[in-house]
Amino acid sequence: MAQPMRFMLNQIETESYGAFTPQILSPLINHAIPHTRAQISGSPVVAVGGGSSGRTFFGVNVELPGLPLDHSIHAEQFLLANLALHFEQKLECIAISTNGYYFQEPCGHCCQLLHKIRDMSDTKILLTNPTGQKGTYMNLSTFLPQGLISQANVPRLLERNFNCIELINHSLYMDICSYSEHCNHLNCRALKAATISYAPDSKCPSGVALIDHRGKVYSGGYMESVAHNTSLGPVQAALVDFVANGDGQEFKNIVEAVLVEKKCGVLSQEATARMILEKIADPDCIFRVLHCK
Ligand SMILES: O=c1ccn([C@H]2C[C@H](O)[C@@H](CO)O2)c(=O)[nH]1
Ligand SMILES: [Zn+2]
Repeated sequence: MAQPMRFMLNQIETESYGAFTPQILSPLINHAIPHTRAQISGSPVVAVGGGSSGRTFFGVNVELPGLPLDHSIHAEQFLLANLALHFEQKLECIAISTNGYYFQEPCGHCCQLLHKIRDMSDTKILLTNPTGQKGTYMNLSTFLPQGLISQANVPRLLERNFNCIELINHSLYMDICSYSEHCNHLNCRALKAATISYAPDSKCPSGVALIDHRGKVYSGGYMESVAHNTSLGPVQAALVDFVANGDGQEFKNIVEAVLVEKKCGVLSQEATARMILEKIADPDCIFRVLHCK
């Protein structure tokens, strides 16, 4: 049984660890490796990020049992969704490792997604020589010197962003609270996740909320990449919350899910969300879609 894992360390804990070096990160990464879910590829990956608030965040790769690997959550994507869960807007440094010894750059897909964060070109990426432990830092711009960015005047990924959406037939959903920060209703959490999701190009925000058999709720919002195929879907974003805060439970313990998205958007997450949940959640999992405008 893996030791319990905390996917966020507060500022005091972060300071007590000290500098962002391979030697200091190595035991933290080794602690996180059993929490990766890489049963298909057999390749665990851990990402660690130092947020500008002084907190440390972790990401692990998550493969979805029985589904093609392109539905997997990369450790870097997990890290980004984890930052979003904690309203962290910027990264000072990032490190990615499969073994706590060798530190590598983010994959090409994730470079594109990371590039969506403001000032990401100043973020230090920790790297080691494959045969040694000596760390060096490089900037994202080394790997992506002139990466594509969408329009200049839209918020960047992780920035406070508020999609003005409203449920259609609002009155039918008795348990939609007028906007509440801490409400734990499944519908409200999915709506809130969609409200703060990131869809600058498609303008199709979406959010998913999941509930486990004990009644705990998890949620996450869509994160659109400029290289669109590498976007993080709303189910995956909610699964990040489930893996980070669900005490290591299996996906089979998910018993109900709600997706909020536009009724007539240029894209829909519904079919993909249904397909993923049918594969990984409780076979009797209830899946509902609430449409917004
Ligand atoms: O930068 C990378 C590259 C791959 N993976 C994951 C995806 C898959 O689960 C496994 C094998 O590719 O590693 C990451 O998490 N980050
Ligand atoms: Zn990646």
